Amino acid sequence: MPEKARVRAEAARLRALFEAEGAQGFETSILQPAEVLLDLYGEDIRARAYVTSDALRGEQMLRPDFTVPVVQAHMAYGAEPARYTYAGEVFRRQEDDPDRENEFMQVGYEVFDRENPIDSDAEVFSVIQSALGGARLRAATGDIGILMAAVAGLQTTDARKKALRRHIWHPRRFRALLDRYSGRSPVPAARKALLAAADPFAGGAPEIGLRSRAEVEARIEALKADAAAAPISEREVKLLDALLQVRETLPNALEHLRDIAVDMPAIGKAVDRLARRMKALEKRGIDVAALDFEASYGRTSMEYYDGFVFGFYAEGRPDLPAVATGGRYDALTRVLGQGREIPAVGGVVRPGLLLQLEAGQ
Ligand SMILES: N[C@@H](Cc1c[nH]c[nH+]1)C(=O)O
Repeated sequence: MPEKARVRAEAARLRALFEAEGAQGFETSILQPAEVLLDLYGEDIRARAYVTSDALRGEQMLRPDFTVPVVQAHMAYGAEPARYTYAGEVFRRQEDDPDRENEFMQVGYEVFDRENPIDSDAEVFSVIQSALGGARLRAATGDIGILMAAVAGLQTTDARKKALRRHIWHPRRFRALLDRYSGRSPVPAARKALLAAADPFAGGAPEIGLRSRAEVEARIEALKADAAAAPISEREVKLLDALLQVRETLPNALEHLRDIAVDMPAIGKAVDRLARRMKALEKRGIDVAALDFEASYGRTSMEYYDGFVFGFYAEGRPDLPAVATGGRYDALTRVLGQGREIPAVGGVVRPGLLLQLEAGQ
């Protein structure tokens, strides 16, 4: 790893590039209020944030990123449209891989602009790509909005759609739920017994859990309603599977998705947006014919993404995390906007990784 002073200098260089694109500097505290903000990141980051408590301020965390604080500040007092840049450390616990850093610099570029969100997607991608300079990187792109639209369009209960949507970011649990909802995997014996019991509370087991009796009853009711729901059809599951497996260059992926959309009209609008984004990227000089699109890309990162997602990876270095990542997070502005919202998209570069790659390490 390059020494910190060099990383800081590289961060300053990148930040100056983003300022030259018209972004204003943004600063935020290292300690952030965890109770208000932590849930917005989703499970992965929630498990990896360093949280501590403060008698006066309640739970505090070392900032896991800048996007959430930027959105909070913009929604509170930002003028529109706005472009922000920042450079600073973020902190994430690493439990499985001791070689991954738990504290690293990020330099970001964030766009809050309602004029032409598709073009803002392309702008952020191309500004980040040029900031990465000559490094040999592979770009991956995806679109969480297509997956959300696919789930929203399923012929099933709202409760099931809600559960599937929540687990878009947890591919294995998503799979398990889909298998259960479609009848591909059998109902577990314990669940069957619970639902068949005339009085599930009979049997004398002491009520020792954290949940109240009313909560347990409500859960059993929800499980009963779910058991009565018709299975999601094999046809829909196959279409969803086909969608999740799309992984090719952008123009081919688009064609493939258009085919799927014929049988799955719910994704039609999102696929149209993808087509317009491809044009916008092309207009900005991106070689879209060589750009990868993976429908499942972004399913394990920040849970606030709800549209375009992308990342840049060092070729031949699967051991390294992404050198740059980003995506669209419109819904996050709604959550923090107290009644207001604005289309927003951004990305970050990790200057430490960029230097490491340049040094051929
Ligand atoms: N905050 C994100 C990157 C990002 C910036 N803007 C949008 N996405 C991260 O730390 O992974």
